[in-house]
Amino acid sequence: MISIKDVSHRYTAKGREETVALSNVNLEIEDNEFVTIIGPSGCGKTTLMRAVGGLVQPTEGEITIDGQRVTGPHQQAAVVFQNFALLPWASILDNVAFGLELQGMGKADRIAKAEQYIKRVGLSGFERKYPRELSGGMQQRVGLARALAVETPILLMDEPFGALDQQTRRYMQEELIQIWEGDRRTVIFVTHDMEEAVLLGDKVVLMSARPGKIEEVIDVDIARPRDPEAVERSEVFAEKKEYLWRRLREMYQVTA
Ligand SMILES: Nc1ncnc2c1ncn2[C@@H]1O[C@H](COP(=O)(O)OP(=O)(O)OP(=O)(O)O)[C@@H](O)[C@H]1O
Repeated sequence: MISIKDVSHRYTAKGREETVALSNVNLEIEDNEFVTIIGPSGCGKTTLMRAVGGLVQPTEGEITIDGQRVTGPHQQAAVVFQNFALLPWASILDNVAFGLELQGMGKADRIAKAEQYIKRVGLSGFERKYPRELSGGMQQRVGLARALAVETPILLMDEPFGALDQQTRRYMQEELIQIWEGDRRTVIFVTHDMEEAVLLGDKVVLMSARPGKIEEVIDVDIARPRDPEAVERSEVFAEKKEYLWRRLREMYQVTA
């Protein structure tokens, strides 16, 4: 379980006013839960996710994973970035195997594991290609395979589909649901998209800006396995989306 207790974070840069990115955030995330985070730009979504990964040290409060306090980068989480963050000079196979090499895995094992995850994201046959030879959607599948391959219990996804066109994004959402339902991990998924938040999440965490805090945690009581098309036609999906939109609109009216 991930436990976020009274976490606040202030960024201080010389000669600049300090920014309160997070204020008194409390949240518990169960093992294998899929949590989406949504909120206005600058409300601290990325900061919260980075804090769980140990990449940001909160100025107050604490985060624990299975009771262990997070004090720096750790092996419990892998990250999928919006801009894919692939190594341009390395093949798809090497990109996916890279994290395994850092873990100290031997060559034959890491090639086998990388091939297994490349297959899982539907990219078999592209192992020897380079990132520039792939479309954006395919590059992000590589990013996903790389994060899955290290087999961490937690996946941190920071607007992973934000740079993709609408159809590709939709396709990737379907694939992610399928992959995750077959191979559950704890997922924290940051998004700007209300439909994406509801379609994917077991819970939607709604944050507000200035200072960044949690407004509400909304349970998405839609059964799994989820068939995205059926979900989108359902009443509960429409209700949750409408509710989120109303809450976000209220926030924009306050901050605009
Ligand atoms: N390294 C930093 N130094 C100073 N301020 C920062 C830094 N990183 C983020 N901030 C500020 O902290 C606040 C929260 O940023 P954060 O990126 O966590 O928000 P976000 O909700 O992910 O934003 P977005 O939706 O635009 O990606 C913002 O006001 C941002 O400008």
